[in-house]
This record gives sequence, structure tokens and C-alpha cells, in this order.
Amino acid sequence: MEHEQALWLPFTANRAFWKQPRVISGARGHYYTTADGRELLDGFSGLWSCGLGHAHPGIVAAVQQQVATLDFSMTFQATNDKAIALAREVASMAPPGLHKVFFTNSGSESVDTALKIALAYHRARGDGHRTRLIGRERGYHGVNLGGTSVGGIAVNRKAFGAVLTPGVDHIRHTLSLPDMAFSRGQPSWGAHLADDLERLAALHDPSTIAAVIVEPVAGSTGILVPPVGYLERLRAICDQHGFLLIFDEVINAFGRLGAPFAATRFGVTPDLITTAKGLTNGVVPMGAVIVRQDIYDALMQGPEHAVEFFHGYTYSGHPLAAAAGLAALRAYREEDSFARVRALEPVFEDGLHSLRDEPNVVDIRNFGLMGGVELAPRDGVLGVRGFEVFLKCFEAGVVIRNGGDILQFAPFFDSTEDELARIFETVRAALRATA
Ligand SMILES: Cc1ncc(COP(=O)(O)O)c(CNc2cccc(C(=O)O)c2)c1O
Repeated sequence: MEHEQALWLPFTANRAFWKQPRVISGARGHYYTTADGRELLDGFSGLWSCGLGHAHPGIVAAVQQQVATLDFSMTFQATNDKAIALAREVASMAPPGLHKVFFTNSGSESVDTALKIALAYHRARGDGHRTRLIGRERGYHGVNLGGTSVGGIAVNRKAFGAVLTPGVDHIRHTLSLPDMAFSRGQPSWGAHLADDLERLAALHDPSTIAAVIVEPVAGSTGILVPPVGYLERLRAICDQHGFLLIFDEVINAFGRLGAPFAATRFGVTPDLITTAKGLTNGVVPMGAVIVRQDIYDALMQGPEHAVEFFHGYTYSGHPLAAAAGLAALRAYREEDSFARVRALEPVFEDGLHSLRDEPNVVDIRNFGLMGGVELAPRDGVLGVRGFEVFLKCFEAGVVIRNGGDILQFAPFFDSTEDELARIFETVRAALRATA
């Protein structure tokens, strides 16, 4: 058939894919069904996004109802009832003071929205010279130009050097091997690594820095867990110099860490939080930026008839996404998902660390239901072994993720111990087969 291979897949080895396509055609609960009829256990909750499982009945019903009632209505100068209700619910879950919610369509859009809010905030207060944005090495903040600029993963940046925002710098990342190797949860050592922000404050002068953005627990780069005390130190330095602190919680929020937010779990309150994924259980694309009330208030300037913040998306607060979000938050409450994650966390941790002595395992990192197993590259060529293990697991009926040579795990919030055991035994066999 003509154009059979028209699709260009994102973040994919496209040539290898089209030689051996992996096509999912159905999903229910914790399992995918492939186009050729195989059943696969999803060990990654979609892409960190579907903690409640696939085809969740409450979300399916809400989306079906909504699409037949109000499919879409204008979002500028007017909105819909579901967006108002979802914003109210998200604000009610958020850390103290973060009362305003700006909807987007993805994590990347949430990040770029948060960065623009930060710049606009300082400008509105007469601090327009605060234009520099600080990211962190190995950070992932999506693929729009702002997020790519503050991101700290070289392969995500190298092709785009010409358009990356020049006013960006990065603090060092928080992994120190072998000192921290095989830490279970937060490394006990490393709070002082946050002091690198003081180095950048001295280099650029604090008066030029608008905001710092970090993933509390970094995901894409291979699960980097903040050392004990690190986030508190970052918060204190930002307070001292007037930097806004942005937690990018696209992965962390809505249960992945056994709490509404990483901010809740760690007891550190940022000034803005970016989210997506679990907000709607991945069913309808949506993101949200949760903002401290006085940041919003500072932007509410000018004549009453005038737009205060020239930013937003056609689908900001889309009714279908908002209906999915309301159903997802309801399910988190009704199924006590966050407590279930906390109860599952030690079982997940033990299973993950049971791989410690398998071939080529050089580190294991975990927090909440985020897990990473770092492998030694094959013959020094990055990513080959990780991809081989992913393929072996896929062929054995288990879907995990490999970011380069780091295997990533994100089980469902209601995973059974048997499912976890199957995942880890499948990985164990794949590690031995690719030794
Ligand atoms: C912290 C963070 N910020 C922004 C984004 C971008 O979100 P969107 O993709 O919706 O624009 C993300 C997304 N993170 C993400 C997406 C897909 C795969 C993986 C992986 O770790 O394999 C991670 C993320 O993890």
C-alpha cells in the first residue's frame, strides 16, 4: 500500500523500527495487545503517564460523555465548565500558595509556559533585567525551544545549537558514582551539590537570574534521585537571591512518587510546578502549570479590558482533556492511589535491586515507582546494550524502556507483586542473554 511507512516516529530508531515494527492496537488494565495479536505486560505505564492502567472505566465513561456533550469551545476570553472544575481541583491538591492553574497540551508546553511566566513576572515587577534561566545538567524539560535550552542532555541539544536560548546556564547534576552507587531511594550524601547554584549566581550576578528549573526526581536521563537535603538547599539559595524555583513534575506529579506532587513528598515548595502525563492518566494530552498566587497577581496589571499575559494555546483547558483530568483525579482519590504507591515502593525497590549482580549492571536507582538500572555500554558503544535488552523484553512479552544504556521502569500504581516479579525476571533473563 502506498505511504505505508509515512509515519515518522518521535525519539525512535526509525530505520530499525520499520525493519521490525512494534505496533500496539489495544490496551486494557496493565496489558497491551499488539496488531499481530500478542499480549504485552506494560512495565512503563505508557510513557510514565498511565499509572491507573489502560482503559480505566471511569475515565473512558467521562471522555465518552464529554465528547458527546461539549467537544470544544473557545478558550480565549471564554472557557468551559470542566476546565474551571479541574483547575479548582488541581489547586486544592497543590502545595500552599500555589493557587493558579494555566493549562497546556503537553509537558513541553508546560515548561515553556512556566519559563515565560517567570520572565514576565520579573518584568512586571520592574526586574526586567532578570532574564537568565538556569537548568541542570542531564535535565529533561521537553522539546520546545525553552525546554531544550534549559535541558541538559547533549543529544537533545546538539542539532539545535543555533536556536537555543543564549541566556541559559546549568548547575551540575546530582549523580556521583561510585560514591552513590546502588543507593536505595535518596542518596544520603550530596546536599552540598546544590551550592553549585551559588557559583552561577556569582558568575552571572544574582540580579540577572530569573528562575531555576529542576526535575525533583529526574526521569528521562535515567532516574537521578535528589540527595537528602538537596532540594531544601536549592530552595534556600533561590530565596536568598530572589530566583523563582520551578519544579518540573511532568513525571513526578499525580502519584508517581506516592504523593500529589514531589513537592509534597519532599516537603519543599517551589514557586511554579509544571505537570502533564498523570494529570489525565495519559488518556487525552494535557499539561498544567501551577503558579503561586502572587506571581499571577503581579501580572494582573494594566487596563481591565486588556489581556495581561500574551500567551496560551488554542486547546488550553480543552473540555475533553479536562473531563479526563477530573476522572483521573477522582480515581486517584477513590482508589487511594498515592497510598498504594507508597505501599508498593519497597517491593518495587527490592525487585529492582535484586538485579544488582546481573551482568553489566553498574548502578541501580529508584524513588517512588521510578526505577533505573544502569548498564555498562557494549564495547564502549553507547545505547546498544540498552536497546538489546529492551528488544529481548519486548519479544518476551514485557515492555520496559531504555534511555541509552539505562533501563527505566514505571509500574502501574496498582501493579501486583506477581507482575513486578515477571518484569524483573524477564529483565534478568535479557541481561544474561546480552552479557
Ligand atoms: C520532566 C519532563 N518535562 C517535560 C517533558 C515533556 O513532556 P511532553 O513529552 O508531554 O512534551 C517530559 C516528558 N518526559 C518523557 C517523555 C517520553 C519518554 C520519556 C522517557 O523517560 O523515556 C520521558 C518530562 O519528563
